[in-house]
Amino acid sequence: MADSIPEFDLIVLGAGSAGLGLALFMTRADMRVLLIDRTAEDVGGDCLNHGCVPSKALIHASRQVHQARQAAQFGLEVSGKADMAKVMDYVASRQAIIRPHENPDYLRRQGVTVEIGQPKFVGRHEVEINGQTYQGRKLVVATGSRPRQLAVPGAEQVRLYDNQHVWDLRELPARLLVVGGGPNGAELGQAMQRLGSQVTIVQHGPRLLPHEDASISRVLEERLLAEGLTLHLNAEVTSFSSPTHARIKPTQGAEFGLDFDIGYVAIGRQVSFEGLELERAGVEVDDDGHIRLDEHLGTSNPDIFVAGDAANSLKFSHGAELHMRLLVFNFFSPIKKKLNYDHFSWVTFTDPEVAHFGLDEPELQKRGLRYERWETDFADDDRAVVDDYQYGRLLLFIEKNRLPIPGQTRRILGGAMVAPGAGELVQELILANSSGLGISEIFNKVYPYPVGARINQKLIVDHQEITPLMQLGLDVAYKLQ
Ligand SMILES: Cc1cc2nc3c(=O)[nH]c(=O)nc-3n(C[C@H](O)[C@H](O)[C@H](O)COP(=O)(O)OP(=O)(O)OC[C@H]3O[C@@H](n4cnc5c(N)ncnc54)[C@H](O)[C@@H]3O)c2cc1C
Ligand SMILES: NC(=O)c1ccc[n+]([C@@H]2O[C@H](COP(=O)([O-])OP(=O)(O)OC[C@H]3O[C@@H](n4cnc5c(N)ncnc54)[C@H](O)[C@@H]3O)[C@@H](O)[C@H]2O)c1
Repeated sequence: MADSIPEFDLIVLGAGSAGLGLALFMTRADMRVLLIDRTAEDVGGDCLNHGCVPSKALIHASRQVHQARQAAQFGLEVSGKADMAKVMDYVASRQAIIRPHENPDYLRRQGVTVEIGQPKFVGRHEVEINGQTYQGRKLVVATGSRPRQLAVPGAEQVRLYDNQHVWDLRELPARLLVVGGGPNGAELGQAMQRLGSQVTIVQHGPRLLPHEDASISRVLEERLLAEGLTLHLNAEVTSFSSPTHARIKPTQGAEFGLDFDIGYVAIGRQVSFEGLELERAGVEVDDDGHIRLDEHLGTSNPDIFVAGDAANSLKFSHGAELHMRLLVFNFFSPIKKKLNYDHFSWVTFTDPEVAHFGLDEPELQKRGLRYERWETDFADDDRAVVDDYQYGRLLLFIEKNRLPIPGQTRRILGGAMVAPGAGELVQELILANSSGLGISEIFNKVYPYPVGARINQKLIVDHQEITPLMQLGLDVAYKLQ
């Protein structure tokens, strides 16, 4: 019977950012690939259906509304609230543009075998779906993650949304309670405030975006407060006493009540491998339900790997891309690359955007690396002056060499920026960081005036020291001419 089982070079479970990329690349490399997802509508994963794409389209719509209001200072008055149904139609229309390249029919036309249903492992290389068993030489679990639920008393009576269903809203809530102040809560909270809701964010920790340096988060917090959001930091929702009333407990101080209309839960993600029967494939899971992984994204079964959110490390669409590239390299190379986030970057698409790249300060300290912390606000940056974002902030961690030898490279080990368009402005810093270029490459550039990226050079120029020895050399050289 065994020879009647269809055989594939690769079986991928989950057709999100990680699974799609892997399946398409491996098919182009002439491998036989089987890609599995639960429903046809799920293909594209969270990024297309419930995450990056709809959230960024919502942010775009809210920015238009916000900018229209900002024009009041030039005498152009606009009033009223946004039409939520039209906003969500716009969101859906953006997804519809991408979906033709992320659906089963398209993938089949590219040569990928696609099966829709609930898969389970039935052996070390075998997966069963819809009553049929398939065998894979290698298999990848790319089943993503799902939103963590807010488990507090009374939650069942509240209109609580998360990123799975918030895109179904057709009416703007007058008062929105956002629980969680990570990238998801901050992005959506600001967008809804700009559309006309009164938004309150309740965040566990002492600041928004806890993965950022405190100086960077503070700028964002100030901007959100200026736009009228209410922030309760170091606080948590302890219960709901009615469908529109939450009890909130600050770490210090007395519990208080908050009235709202709907809630948005953005308290992180959890992975789940329910129904996959990983044990039948010899894939070990730890006590927290996470697959035990080695540094190559390999599991306890040498032919089964994990990619994307399912790996339970940094959860980004381009994190899934990093995993996919690593796996593809290792599938074909006798020398195996290890997973490495040293040059990883991300952007939170609030306004101002928050960009983050390379090693942050806790990591530099943990590794005992020698570095200097260079930072500046944008008060004296001409582009920030004319475009009204002098509140921006840039932070760089610069390698500190042991001996001050003139001309030696000082690498940019990491950094962050908060400013409008920060995600684009830091791209040259990310290139320098990821390709080992030094600050002199930024220093030596001549930037068109007044591009926003000149701030990168300004921070470096501000730290250029002329030592007494260099001064002496300059004096001699000048007099010799
Ligand atoms: C609101 C929000 C905004 C975001 N914005 C950004 C952003 O701007 N930039 C960014 O880089 N990242 C962003 N992310 C993160 C990004 O969406 C995820 O990191 C990315 O989608 C992970 O890709 P993945 O392939 O691992 O998982 P997913 O995209 O979730 O795909 C997993 C797939 O597996 C399928 N699946 C699950 N279980 C099974 C099963 N048992 N059998 C078969 N198939 C299964 C699912 O149906 C799904 O299609 C955002 C996330 C959220 C929540
Ligand atoms: N622009 C982007 O790239 C982008 C945007 C949105 C989401 N994402 C990704 O999606 C994933 C989910 O985002 P997220 O913001 O939900 O997750 P997160 O884990 O990054 O942040 C969740 C936040 O909620 C807080 N929190 C947890 N429990 C809480 C509680 N009970 N009450 C109040 N606060 C609580 C945490 O302190 C944390 O700051 C993340 O991995 C993120 O990287 C990325």
